[in-house]
Amino acid sequence: MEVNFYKYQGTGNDFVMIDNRDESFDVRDLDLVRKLCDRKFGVGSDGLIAIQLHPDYDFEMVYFNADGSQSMCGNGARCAVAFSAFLGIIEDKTHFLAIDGPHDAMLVGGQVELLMGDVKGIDQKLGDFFVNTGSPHHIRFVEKLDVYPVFAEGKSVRYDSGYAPAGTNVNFVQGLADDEVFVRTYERGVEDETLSCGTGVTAAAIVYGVQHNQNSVKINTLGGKLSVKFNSNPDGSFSKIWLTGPAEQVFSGKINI
Ligand SMILES: N[C@@H](CCC[C@H](N)C(=O)O)C(=O)O
Repeated sequence: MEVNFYKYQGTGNDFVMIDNRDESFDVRDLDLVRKLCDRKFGVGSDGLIAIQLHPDYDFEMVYFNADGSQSMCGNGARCAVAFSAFLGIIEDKTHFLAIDGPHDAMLVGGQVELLMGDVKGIDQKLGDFFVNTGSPHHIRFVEKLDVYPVFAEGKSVRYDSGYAPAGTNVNFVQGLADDEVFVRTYERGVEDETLSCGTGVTAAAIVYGVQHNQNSVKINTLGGKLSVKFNSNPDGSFSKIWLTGPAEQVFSGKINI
């Protein structure tokens, strides 16, 4: 079969994007999703996003990890907003639906500002921290993150029995200043380190920001720079969480698969 696609990246987290307003792409065909994401036999990406029509929203983002599993994707959502603007579905503001609920977003000078879902709080887990930002994220603070064994340590925490059966994404965080961190992430569903993870850096920024009394944190990833700002609430929850960063179209094409 022939599939028309676009390829996007948000700080190096890369996605096959499908304009599925006509529902010609069967989102139940997980073998097809996996094949398209395969870096040797398909287009190659960390995930796949289908943009679909929804009666109550500008669009619905249907996200899959490269292995066909589903969760919320922050970088993918930023790319979905840029793609929807490219398709003419939205202008510079949008209200859309993702797997974790409704989101607002704005396109501002080449950056996409995305309102994340509220976060219930920060938990302690396996001697580190855990935050759910629409996807589950383990947060560990380390030194010398540039040479840290992210794949080996990430895989070990991801498959720890304390997170079974769903597993978790694992973020390693090094503080650079009171309001700046370097983050590397092992992603569940990709089963590898990715160059950036939007829900992961959001979780890292919240934990680090609370520790350093900041509500705005600059993020460095291997794939580029992001920023996160948030409100801390008296009950330990967090709201008005904005994730901001670039989202770019890389190429488009047709694949016979
Ligand atoms: N890359 C994403 C996170 C995608 C979901 C995650 N792998 C999971 O399964 O929990 C992001 O930018 O947030």
